[in-house]
Order: sequence, then structure tokens, then C-alpha cells
Amino acid sequence: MFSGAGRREERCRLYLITPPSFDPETFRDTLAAALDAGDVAAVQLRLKGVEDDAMRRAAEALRPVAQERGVAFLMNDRADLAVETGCDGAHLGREDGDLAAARRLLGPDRTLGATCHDSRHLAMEAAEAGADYVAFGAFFPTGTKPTRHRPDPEILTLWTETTEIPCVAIGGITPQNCAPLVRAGADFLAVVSAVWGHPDGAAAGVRAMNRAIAEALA
Ligand SMILES: Cc1ncc(COP(=O)(O)OP(=O)(O)O)c(N)n1
Ligand SMILES: Cc1ncsc1CCOP(=O)(O)O
Ligand SMILES: [Mg+2]
Repeated sequence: MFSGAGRREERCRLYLITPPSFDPETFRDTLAAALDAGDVAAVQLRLKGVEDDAMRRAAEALRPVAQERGVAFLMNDRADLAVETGCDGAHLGREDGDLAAARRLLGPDRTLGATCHDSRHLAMEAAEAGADYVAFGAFFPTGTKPTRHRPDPEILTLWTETTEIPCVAIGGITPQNCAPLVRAGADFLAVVSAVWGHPDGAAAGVRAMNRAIAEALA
């Protein structure tokens, strides 16, 4: 899923991250509607400040919705829980543990993603430690999470011209502002608000993002 396919195909795909809080049973249908609305490469379960059991329950409810549709289901922050709950991989930030240890835990077949902020150096280290993709951001202001780094889209071009590891762009991305990131070479656009906060619902959000990606590449 993340092993270079995006860039070689010269297309950019959508990567959904769950909203900051939700009821798993209710959100299951919202997620299904979003995934049925258009192309989505991956869904990341991102729940902050909750007990492990809440993460397990959410994974149990949502993982089948993604996997039944051929969409990768990734766990944020925790490689151990990713393995335990049958996820397709994990996304780790700089404070979420050692990437090489996570790689060993996940084995060769699950996806490991790594936050690299605005740093190609961090990205190279992550790739060496076994990351399947690197994530740069936040490219735009976002209300979803406090952010300190603001990379230039050029980092995506420099990265894609020099490595085979796919890159994810994240942070405040919308249909209106995503074109420079797509044209700079982002393999994936990771979004929260643009989809879950879309005024016409999440399905409309997926359609709007995919339309904007297609227009940027036309
Ligand atoms: C695809 C993707 N990129 C970056 C992040 C941010 O991870 P992190 O820096 O660990 O921050 P939290 O998401 O854990 O608050 C991400 N989750 N996904
Ligand atoms: C998790 C995360 N990491 C960097 S920005 C961000 C939030 C992205 O959310 P949104 O798409 O709503 O800006
Ligand atoms: Mg994290």
C-alpha cells in the first residue's frame, strides 16, 4: 500500500485520520459512507488521552469497515496495539517510541509511518529505521492539533526526487489549498477536518478532496 506505489503511478491519494473524539458504534456508519464516496488509501485511528480499552473497542468497530473495502487501517502512536488489534500498521511520532523497535514489532508486512515535521534529516533517519512512509507537516494552520513546524511544499519535491519512500503531507489541508502539495509530489494527503468537518458530510468531504487532487494533476 505505502511501498512507493503512489509516486510511481504519479497520483496522490487520500489518507483519513479519525476525528478527535467519536462514538465508535455511531462513527462506524459515517466511516463507511466516507469510504464508499471515493478513493481512500488509508484510515488512521487517532484517539488521544484514552485508555487502551477504548482504543481496542474503536479498532474493533472500525477496522473491518476499512479492511473490507481494501483500505489500510493504521493505529496512531502504538505499534503494540496495532499488532494486538489486527491493524495493517502504525503511525509513530517523535515521542511515540523507537522506530526500529516498532519495525521489529510490526514485522515486515505491516506498515510503519513516521512523523518528520519539516525535516528531511528526520525522514532519512526514519527510512533507515524501516519506515514505509514519512509524514511532513503541518503545511497549513490547523485547529485539530497544536503544531510548531511549517514546512515549505518544496520539501515534498526534494524528498520524492531523492528517495523511493512515499511521503504524506498533513496539517490544515483542504480542497482549496491542496494543489501545491499535490503538484510538489505528495503521495498522500492526510486530513481530519476537511472530511469530518465538511458542511455537507464526510462523503462530500471525500469527494471534494479527490476532485481537488484530480484537478491539481490535470
Ligand atoms: C499521517 C500522520 N502524520 C503525522 C501525524 C502526527 O503524529 P504525532 O506527531 O505523533 O502527533 P499525534 O498525531 O500523535 O498527536 C499523524 N498522526 N499522522
Ligand atoms: C495529527 C496532525 N499532525 C500534524 S497536523 C495534524 C492534524 C491534521 O488535522 P487537519 O487535517 O484537521 O488539519
Ligand atoms: Mg503520535
